[in-house]
Amino acid sequence: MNRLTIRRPDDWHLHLRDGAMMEGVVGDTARHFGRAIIMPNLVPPVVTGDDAAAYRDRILKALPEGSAFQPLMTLYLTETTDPADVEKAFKAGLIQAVKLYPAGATTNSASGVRNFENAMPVLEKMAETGLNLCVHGEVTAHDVDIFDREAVFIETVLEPLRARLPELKITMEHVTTKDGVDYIKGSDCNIAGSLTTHHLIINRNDILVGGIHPHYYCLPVAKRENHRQALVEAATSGDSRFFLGTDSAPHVDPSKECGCGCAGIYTAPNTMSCLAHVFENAGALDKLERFTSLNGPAWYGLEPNTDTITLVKRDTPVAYPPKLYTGAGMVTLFDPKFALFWDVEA
Ligand SMILES: NC(=O)N[C@@H](CC(=O)O)C(=O)O
Ligand SMILES: [Zn+2]
Ligand SMILES: [Zn+2]
Repeated sequence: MNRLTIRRPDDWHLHLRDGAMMEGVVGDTARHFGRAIIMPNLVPPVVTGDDAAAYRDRILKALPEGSAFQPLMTLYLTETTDPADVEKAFKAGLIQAVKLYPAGATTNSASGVRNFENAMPVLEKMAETGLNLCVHGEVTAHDVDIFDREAVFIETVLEPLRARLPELKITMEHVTTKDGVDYIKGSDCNIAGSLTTHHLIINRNDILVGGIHPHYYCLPVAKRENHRQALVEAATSGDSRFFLGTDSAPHVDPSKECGCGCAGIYTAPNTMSCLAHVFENAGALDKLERFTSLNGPAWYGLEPNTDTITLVKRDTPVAYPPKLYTGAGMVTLFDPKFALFWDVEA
């Protein structure tokens, strides 16, 4: 097969940042994707309904002329978030989810939750109203190894929370482990998982072998190869509980290539090319549309996009510029380390 037309995809986990960076990157997502769940981890974070409305307006203003791209907004959960404000924003159709960052777990998560008891009133309100909780699922305790933090989160935070609030709908974002995949598969309702493009392609060797490779560093950190294989199996299985959330997370090169490099990988421009390659290799091109365009909207209670995109397999590799020049600085594009022949037809 060398041509594939699918419903226009959506991205269920995206970092657009703000200001000059946002203006530089938003077009890369809007080119291929109909909608995206926009992460609220700005500095300062998007905490209130008013913050989300203002941020959404800035994104819409930065879109290329004629773009129909829709940003789906989220609120950053803090220990002082007001349940009434969250409910109001949800009922007004302004937000699609609330995002839980354990404090200190990842980029710009300092305002996140330390004591879950303090977040319970908001979580109870969300369970009652059917508003989705998106989670960065890693514990932060110093004595828990970074490669175990997702599995320990499932056991010590996620499972107790779900036992306490079974009605709460939870998206486990950027699942990186077989433990995460198995946990979702073994649950009968109210939990789904998003998978990133890069975690379907890299394992921890890509970060650490032959020198330290900061452009493959993200959180949750890529794990062993058997975990990557479990993620590919989940993505290509057609199971409706798994869908694309690229976690495309641009940082300027000086923030990545330094003594304490930021976590985050920029994948927006070549995600669809990478995914077509991964799905073709798995003999599952026929499942790509479910993963990128159908499972996500079904989980979030939305209709799939009505228009389509066409992927074409070229005879020669598609050349993506290795770096994007934004007003904020240079951003390095994810390099899958294999040639990409699949292209999105303009
Ligand atoms: N994924 C990352 O490594 N980084 C994200 C934050 C996040 O999604 O955890 C970022 O904002 O840069
Ligand atoms: Zn995260
Ligand atoms: Zn993210």
